[in-house]
Amino acid sequence: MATEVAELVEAVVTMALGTVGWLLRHPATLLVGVVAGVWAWSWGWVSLAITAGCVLAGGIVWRVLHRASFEYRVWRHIRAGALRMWVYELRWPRWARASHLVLFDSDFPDPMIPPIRKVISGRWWDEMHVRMLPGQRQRDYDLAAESLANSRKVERCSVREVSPGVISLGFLRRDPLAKPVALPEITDLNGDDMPLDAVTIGESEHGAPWRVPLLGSHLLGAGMSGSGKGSLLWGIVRQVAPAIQAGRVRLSMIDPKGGMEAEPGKPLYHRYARDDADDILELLTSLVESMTIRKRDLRGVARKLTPTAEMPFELLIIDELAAITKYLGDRKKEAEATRLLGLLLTQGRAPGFAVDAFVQEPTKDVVPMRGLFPYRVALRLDTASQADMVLGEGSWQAGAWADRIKRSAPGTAYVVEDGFEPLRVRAGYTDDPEIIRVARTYAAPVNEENDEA
Ligand SMILES: Nc1ncnc2c1ncn2[C@@H]1O[C@H](COP(=O)(O)OP(=O)(O)OP(=O)(O)O)[C@@H](O)[C@H]1O
Repeated sequence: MATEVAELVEAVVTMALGTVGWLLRHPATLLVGVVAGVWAWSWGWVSLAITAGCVLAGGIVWRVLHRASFEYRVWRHIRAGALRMWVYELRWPRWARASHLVLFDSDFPDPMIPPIRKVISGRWWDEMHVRMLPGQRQRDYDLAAESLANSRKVERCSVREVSPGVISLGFLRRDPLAKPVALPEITDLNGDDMPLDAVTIGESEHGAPWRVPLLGSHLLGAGMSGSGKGSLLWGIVRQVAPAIQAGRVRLSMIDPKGGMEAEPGKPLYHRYARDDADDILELLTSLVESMTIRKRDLRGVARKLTPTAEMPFELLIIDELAAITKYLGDRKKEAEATRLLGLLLTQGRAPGFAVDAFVQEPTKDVVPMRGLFPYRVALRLDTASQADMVLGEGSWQAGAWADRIKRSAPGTAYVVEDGFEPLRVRAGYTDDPEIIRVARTYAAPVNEENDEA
């Protein structure tokens, strides 16, 4: 009898402590409960029901009149609280166990589950912050990302260390990139004034603009046929078009597919080569010679170029890098083209020479100079290892699932920026009529040296 009473007391105390703990972890719920209780006690249940009804009606009117401010000020907090209570706290122990994030220690009777610190809910993503357990590393969570996404039944789970020992697990609830994204506006700044450090060519999976670096960088875009490399290429060209017209950017284009891709933009080019190996070599040689002269002119004057019409930013775009490094048809010419490209990549950034190149197959024999491109974009690829080849070792594991990009979502890609976790992005699509319009509107100043242009 005494044992039964003791067990009953223990169960009641455990439940009471559990309830108090839960209420302390949910201060907003506690506050609402206390206020409602005091209100009902002081003025009665009818008064409480009428007031609650008025608050609800006010909320509905607010949402109808100004959805964005209602979402920002009210709804996301309610959603975060509800998701925390009914989804994350209930299911996290099971997900953590299934993803091998639970620790078993013989000193403790229960397994240790990484505790939830907070839940934030945005328009597209939920973020759950958890404290890592002793001995855990971010890598453990990177490895678990795929299975956590499956457990939460979402397409993406991102992993980020937000402060020492605290991991943010991002779950993509709604995908802003599911439909083609709008083509960004061309800047209305004058071509003489527009910044050239970076250009916006699409959107990120967080609904923010996707900006790619330009001046002072080189870009490598890799993707299978039909993955949307053209939308990156034209997205960049279209955004710098006003500066091309002003002569502050000189665009050199190599389209080894015989002009299939690049021909409609011809009025924009200062130098242009199609599939002829000698033309390609001549273009690369001319660029390297200009770079040598530019370096001499800038020596002792400036360490970095500020582009002007007199000293423009030279942008070289190569539509298919493999055609130059591997399929030029002559070993000697391929070696020479690769050497010239290497010079531009290693020495071009400070004097204002950038190379933006696109390739279908990112293997080392096709792109021996992969590491010389500071900004790399992985569009739809064949295998997980190709995503690592483009973005760096471990990128696939960290969430750059380029081999899973759907065929039906061309222009979607992964990038790794400033050492952060991989970011999914999608470029806007520039169709042929828009390319022709841009080429007519922003034609480059006439280039007498170039008979092709
Ligand atoms: N960003 C985008 N948004 C929506 N649709 C796109 C986008 N990019 C490309 N597409 C569609 O996908 C098709 C193929 O794209 P694109 O020609 O750019 O691929 P690619 O990678 O350059 O292929 P290839 O290497 O064969 O030239 C386009 O004709 C267009 O219909």
